[in-house]
Amino acid sequence: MAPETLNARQLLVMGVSGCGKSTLAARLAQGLGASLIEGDDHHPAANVDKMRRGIALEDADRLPWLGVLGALLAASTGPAVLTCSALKKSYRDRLRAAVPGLRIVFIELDLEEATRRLAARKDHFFNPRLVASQFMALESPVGEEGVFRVSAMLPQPEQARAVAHWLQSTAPTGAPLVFSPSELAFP
Ligand SMILES: Nc1ncnc2c1ncn2[C@@H]1O[C@H](COP(=O)(O)OP(=O)(O)OP(=O)(O)O)[C@@H](O)[C@H]1O
Ligand SMILES: O=C(O)[C@H](O)[C@@H](O)[C@H](O)[C@H](O)CO
Repeated sequence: MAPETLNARQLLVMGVSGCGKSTLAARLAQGLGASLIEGDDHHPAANVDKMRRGIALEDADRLPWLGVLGALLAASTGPAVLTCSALKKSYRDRLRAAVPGLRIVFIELDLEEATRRLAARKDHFFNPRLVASQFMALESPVGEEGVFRVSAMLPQPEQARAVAHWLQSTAPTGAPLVFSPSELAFP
């Protein structure tokens, strides 16, 4: 996709549970002067309850949630960063339908490190028993248009700088740059 057709205002940060979506998205939102939409905050209570009990979500659980997230992102008046697992291509396509040309940052993590991180995380509804199901559901977005992959193993400031560089280097020409990342904003 040519930079011109990429969305300059909204950004999705995706990946399996524990990859670091919330951490990186918060930093990006701060550095970009964007609002943060935390996907987990919009799961219906029934989804949270399932995940707490160690029952993996299915398409029927996720589709209404994706609808809400797409609508929120599309309605954002200024720049916005959304966190959402967006594990399958059909889920991402739903978000793209709401926000054409959506830019996507994919944080790539392997099962071993995900298992370690989730076991270490104590105050979260996501049941660590579900970690393998996340990888079973995951369809890598690498190769899809508007996608930037970043390793989950990079220190978080380096991740943010890499994303900022990607945003800058693919900024639409001639269009007002709503995301105006600068190295200074990502110390
Ligand atoms: N770049 C990083 N390097 C090492 N650890 C990290 C990094 N980013 C996040 N973490 C740690 O990994 C754990 C998961 O991070 P975080 O909650 O941001 O992931 P998440 O993808 O938002 O997870 P979930 O979707 O389950 O809420 C946290 O303990 C966090 O401190
Ligand atoms: O699609 C899913 O299975 C869910 O969105 C999960 O990924 C969790 O909500 C999230 O990661 C919180 O731990």
